[in-house]
Amino acid sequence: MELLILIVVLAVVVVATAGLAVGSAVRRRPRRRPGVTGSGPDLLTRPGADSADLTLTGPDTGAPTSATAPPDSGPEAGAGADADVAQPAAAGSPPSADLLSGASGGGATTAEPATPVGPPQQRPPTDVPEPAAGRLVRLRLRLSRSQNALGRGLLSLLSGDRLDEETWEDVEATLLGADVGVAATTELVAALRERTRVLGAGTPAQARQMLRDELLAQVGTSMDRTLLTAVPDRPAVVLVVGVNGTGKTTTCGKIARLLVADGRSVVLGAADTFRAAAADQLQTWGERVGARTVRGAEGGDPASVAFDAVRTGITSGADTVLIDTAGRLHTKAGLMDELTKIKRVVGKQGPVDEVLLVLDATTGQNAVVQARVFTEAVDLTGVVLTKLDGTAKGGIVIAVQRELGVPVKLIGLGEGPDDLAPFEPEAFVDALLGDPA
Ligand SMILES: Nc1nc2c(ncn2[C@@H]2O[C@H](COP(=O)(O)OP(=O)(O)OP(=O)(O)O)[C@@H](O)[C@H]2O)c(=O)[nH]1
Repeated sequence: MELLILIVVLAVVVVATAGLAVGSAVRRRPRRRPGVTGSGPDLLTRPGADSADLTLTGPDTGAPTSATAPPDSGPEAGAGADADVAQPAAAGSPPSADLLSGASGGGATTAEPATPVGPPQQRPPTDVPEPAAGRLVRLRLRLSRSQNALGRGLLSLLSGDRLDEETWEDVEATLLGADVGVAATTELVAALRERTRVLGAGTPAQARQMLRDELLAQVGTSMDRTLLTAVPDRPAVVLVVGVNGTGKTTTCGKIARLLVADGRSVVLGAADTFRAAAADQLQTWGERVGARTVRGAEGGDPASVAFDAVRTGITSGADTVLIDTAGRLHTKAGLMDELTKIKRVVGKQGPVDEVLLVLDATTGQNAVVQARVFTEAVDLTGVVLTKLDGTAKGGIVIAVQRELGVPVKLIGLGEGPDDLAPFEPEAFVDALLGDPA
């Protein structure tokens, strides 16, 4: 019995000793966090680690916030049936500057986003437009660089010793070559001949002044070139038309950018349902500047999208609705019918305040032909002449205005987002003439 008790005591002692040894071995082993291998510094939590910045601004981190508008029934042809409203990821209201009216004052100030959507870390960056003053100086310089060959050519002819028939023919050819058009060229040459009949062109400074006066008379200083983008109690509606590739979508984006920069809220209507890429392009502009985009299915009814864009503008209390239209259809008649219908359907909710025809200045007299066709379909209120940076033939401004009887309101001077300027007759003519010698 005593022997049995001794064996039990010994067994207990052996088991207890073994347990202590195992416990101390376990405590000495380093603890490993699940999923973490190695023992370097923790990059996810290190203060100032790059990963935090990437979360805020990286292109892949913020899911685009888009909402589908509730289906509705429009006035005709299923209007409003299938348009989507893509919310801007962030509506920035950066600088306040009267860019569209051509005022050259104002500077950029960065302000809080007007309608932030989603938590801050999901917000992609909203562009801040270039301040008005610097922008206009830069654009006037660009205009001058592309255009002053015309003025220099004319000045060298008029400043010559003799103003004979050959010189006048050269003046005429120079004006025609700059796309001024036959009627305006005839008038200009007649006016210049009359002024130089007795005394000649005078000094180079006098010749320059004479040419400036006559060109300015042709360009016109009395037309109202303001863009109607704000009206009381409802959004102003701007319809943008023109053939494909002239720069309609880009112009819509540039205008939206200027308006948002001026603190206004903008809705974009992607009524170019002919090409899905056109709607994508417009939506990208919208997201960049902080404007909603209303779009429909590819091949859907453009009038329906335009109708929904205006309604979205009304219900959201927007200041301006900009509607981009298709420039290419199977037939010219089809395109014109479509524009007429868009205008009619949109008109059921209120007037269309601006119908802007976008013309590509590099197409020369072709732009005049296009202008003629579009005036037959819709009453135009203004022209946007794009790509003036790409041609020395600025005389097209004069030809187009004569043809349409509506003013050039804006000019495009590049593909950049800030390359849109108000059309200023004096600055334009000065650009044609270049700096005084
Ligand atoms: N150099 C220059 N390029 C411009 C200007 N405006 C637009 N563009 C370019 O012209 C091309 C066509 O512009 P879009 O805005 O797509 O033309 P669109 O009229 O909407 O064309 P569709 O959608 O096919 O009807 C693009 O590459 C623009 O960047 C401008 O003022 N100067």
